[in-house]
Amino acid sequence: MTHVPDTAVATGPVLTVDDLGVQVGPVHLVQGVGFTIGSGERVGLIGESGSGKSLTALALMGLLPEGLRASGSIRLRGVPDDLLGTGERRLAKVRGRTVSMVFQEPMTALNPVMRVGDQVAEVMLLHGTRNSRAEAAAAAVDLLDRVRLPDPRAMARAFPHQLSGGQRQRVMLAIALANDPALLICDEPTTALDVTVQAQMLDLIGELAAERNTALLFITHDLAVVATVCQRVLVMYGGRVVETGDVYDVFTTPRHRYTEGLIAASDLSVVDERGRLRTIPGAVPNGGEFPDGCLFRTRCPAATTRCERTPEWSGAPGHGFACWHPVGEDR
Ligand SMILES: Nc1ncnc2c1ncn2[C@@H]1O[C@H](COP(=O)(O)OP(=O)(O)OP(=O)(O)O)[C@@H](O)[C@H]1O
Repeated sequence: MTHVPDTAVATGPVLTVDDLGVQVGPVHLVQGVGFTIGSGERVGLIGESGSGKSLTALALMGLLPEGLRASGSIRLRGVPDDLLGTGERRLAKVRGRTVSMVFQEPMTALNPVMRVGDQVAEVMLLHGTRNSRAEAAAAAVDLLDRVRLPDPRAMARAFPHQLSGGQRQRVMLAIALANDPALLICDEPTTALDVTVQAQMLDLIGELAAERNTALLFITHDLAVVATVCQRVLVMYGGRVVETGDVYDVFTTPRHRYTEGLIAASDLSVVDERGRLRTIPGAVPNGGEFPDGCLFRTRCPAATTRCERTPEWSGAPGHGFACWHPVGEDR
């Protein structure tokens, strides 16, 4: 299986990813990933740590670390060339304009010695969406207001270290939305924040995306976040998409044994006989140390010898999975 079929979206996809792979030397860290995101659609990408979520996002942004190589195809609506194979100069024109990203730790992405307002204004000037410095500065204050920062004029003059973690993350969101991108990628944008700030930030992302019809790819290992923000979900394990579908369908009737395990592990009401939270047995292997066939088989309660072969993609067009012994089917 190299391509994951997906639901076509009437307006035509904003993002079309086909057979995406990421390799370090001979080791496949991401493999055969394919999906589309429609205009204004909000898609969650979930999986345990090490399942390949961040590498997928970085490949989409053309920001893979040195030594890692991407293959396959990544197409954005309105961009004539495949992003894979596009040179850095042209990619820089797409990044921050058609697609932008909010990372987990804003302090590393913000310039510590530049005023916040100037950083927001700069991305607009860089991409020519505002004509003058004065226009960009006014638009920056406006954006800081839209991400609900208090006293946006004063905020614009502040340096990042003068802001709280939650405020810095709002600034990152303002920068990401400055040029009204068609697609916003969020990689664990609220993980470092405390719970109440986290909830406000999620509401804000959802609201602003809906207001501007911005498509969202939302990466998290928190299933509750996906249920709040997203309409559709992709489940990754071992660098592959193992299940995809409507959030409600996947969370209420998961078919892949891995998804079933993730859901059980995230349900705080489920404890085992010793009163411990249930977790998926075993740990995610390191890249290159997965078994042949179904990558999950060494941790799967339903595995048989059949699982030594790579599972074919099956299910309905809107809800697909790659499992030989799906939940609800007798072995
Ligand atoms: N620069 C790199 N060189 C080699 N291996 C890497 C590199 N970056 C990531 N990996 C490996 O690739 C796999 C996928 O990593 P990735 O960061 O995409 O996972 P993730 O699902 O985003 O996890 P997390 O939730 O912890 O961010 C892991 O096995 C990781 O160790």
